[in-house]
Amino acid sequence: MKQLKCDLLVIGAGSGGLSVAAGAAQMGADVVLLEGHKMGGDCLNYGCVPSKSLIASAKAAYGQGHSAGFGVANQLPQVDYAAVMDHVAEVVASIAPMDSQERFEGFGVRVIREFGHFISPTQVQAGDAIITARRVVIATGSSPLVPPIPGLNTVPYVTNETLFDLREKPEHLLIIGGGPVGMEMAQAHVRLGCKVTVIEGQRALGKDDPELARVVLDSLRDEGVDIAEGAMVSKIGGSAGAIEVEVNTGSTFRGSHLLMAVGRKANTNRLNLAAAGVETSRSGIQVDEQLRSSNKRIYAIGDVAGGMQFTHVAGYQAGVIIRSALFGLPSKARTSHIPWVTYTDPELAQVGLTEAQARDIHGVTLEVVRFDYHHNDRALAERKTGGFIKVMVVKGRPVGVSIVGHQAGELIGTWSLALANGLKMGQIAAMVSPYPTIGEINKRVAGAYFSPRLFDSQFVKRAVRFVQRWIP
Ligand SMILES: Cc1cc2nc3c(=O)[nH]c(=O)nc-3n(C[C@H](O)[C@H](O)[C@H](O)COP(=O)(O)OP(=O)(O)OC[C@H]3O[C@@H](n4cnc5c(N)ncnc54)[C@H](O)[C@@H]3O)c2cc1C
Ligand SMILES: NC(=O)c1ccc[n+]([C@@H]2O[C@H](COP(=O)([O-])OP(=O)(O)OC[C@H]3O[C@@H](n4cnc5c(N)ncnc54)[C@H](O)[C@@H]3O)[C@@H](O)[C@H]2O)c1
Repeated sequence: MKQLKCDLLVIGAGSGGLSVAAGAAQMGADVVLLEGHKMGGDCLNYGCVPSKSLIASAKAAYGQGHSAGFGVANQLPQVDYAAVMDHVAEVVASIAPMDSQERFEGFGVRVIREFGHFISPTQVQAGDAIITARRVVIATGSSPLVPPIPGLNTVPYVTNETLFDLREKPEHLLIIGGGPVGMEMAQAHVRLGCKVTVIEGQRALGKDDPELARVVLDSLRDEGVDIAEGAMVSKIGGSAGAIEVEVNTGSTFRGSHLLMAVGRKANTNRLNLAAAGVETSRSGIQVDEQLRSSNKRIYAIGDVAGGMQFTHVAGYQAGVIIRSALFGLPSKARTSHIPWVTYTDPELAQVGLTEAQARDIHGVTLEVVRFDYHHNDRALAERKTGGFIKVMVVKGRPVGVSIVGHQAGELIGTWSLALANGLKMGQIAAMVSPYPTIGEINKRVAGAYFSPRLFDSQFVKRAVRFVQRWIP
């Protein structure tokens, strides 16, 4: 056995692990990084990158079929599904060098391509190496949850790990789960010419404000996605190409292919966490506000820590623990300014509290201001007028923002900045947005907060009349 010593051992080379390893090594720490499978983890290989690339193909196809409103005749898109998947693979390959072993070795990181497991509270074995580290970061991510639904093991199905390997277009894709994976892939596939049925046990896009989720669901239904809500799957049967999904309401859905998108399970099984005294809960490794596990020398970040499961969260958490693990400074992870976006068309974006959460916490002190896309000139020019922004304001400061509409994901960044820094609505209103941009929506909603205060105020009117009498 090889014995290695280091300052920081990072387990998992996905969004979280790579960010920690790159930052720590470039700041002078001696870092070992373990990866048992593909460098780049889920986001690059099976998640964000392939899904957004597929969505881009679907958008191109949809554009061809919906250009008449712009004076350009509609065309029936000729979709070559295998070529679409080639595009997806090309995009993944073009980003892969950023996450490669060579690049990280260039930063001075020792990369070991093995799965690691704890053999003591400070030691991890990976292949023929035993690594003793001052601090360990577990960033092993999550895997698709495949629940033990009766009959599921008798039919072929795909998850996010195998969907992008398909070469033949599914004739009728059944998707179990109406979360972000299910809804993004449903719209992409209906636009690529598949028949799509989403089977959701509760409410589709259930983690988002229902008023905004409804706009997305209506849009998907208009495009032809069949969405069954309150339909918990109880049994699966049939055979390859003719799959049958039974739900608790008694209905049966039939399709040619099946995508399981019912959530994630934390990757803890290979780690032998008991040897390190690291405790877990149902959602993953238990961590405190500083992202330390029950063994204070071991941190957990990203999906394996069971909180918000997004690439930018893993990256943000990496920054939090670098401060604490490298400099010994206290550093807490916050969630109030973390945005998330579902990349359907229209997009759905949220940061901070939803209206219902804000009402629960702030009661009558809450003010909700709104602005509709159809008042935005650029949205009119682009024929993207569906959607709105809602800002939850308490004592002049935003505490949450929900946006549904064109480029909602681009708009939400401003509000993450506002929440991260405790900005006031006046500071958003002071921004000058170039005309005509979708981004003006952010300024206009801040304006909507102040207009009644300015235009409906008898005090302001009296003040103006008084001043006008006296100025030359
Ligand atoms: C279809 C889909 C689409 C998504 N789209 C988005 C999106 O648009 N935006 C967004 O922000 N998020 C998105 N996500 C979520 C995002 O992919 C994850 O939140 C992110 O990848 C988590 O990063 P991570 O570092 O925690 O884990 P991962 O990126 O999964 O990396 C973990 C790595 O650890 C390795 N590993 C596991 N166990 C061990 C071990 N014992 N030893 C060594 N290595 C190990 C794994 O092989 C893996 O490479 C999407 C997810 C899915 C499934
Ligand atoms: N745009 C993005 O940032 C993005 C995109 C995709 C995924 N993700 C991340 O990946 C995570 C996982 O996404 P997901 O969509 O797989 O999970 P999810 O937990 O968000 O949604 C799964 C859905 O499946 C339903 N479900 C569970 N069991 C069922 C059953 N037996 N029958 C019918 N429905 C059932 C649940 O009610 C839930 O609505 C997300 O929470 C998110 O963090 C992010």
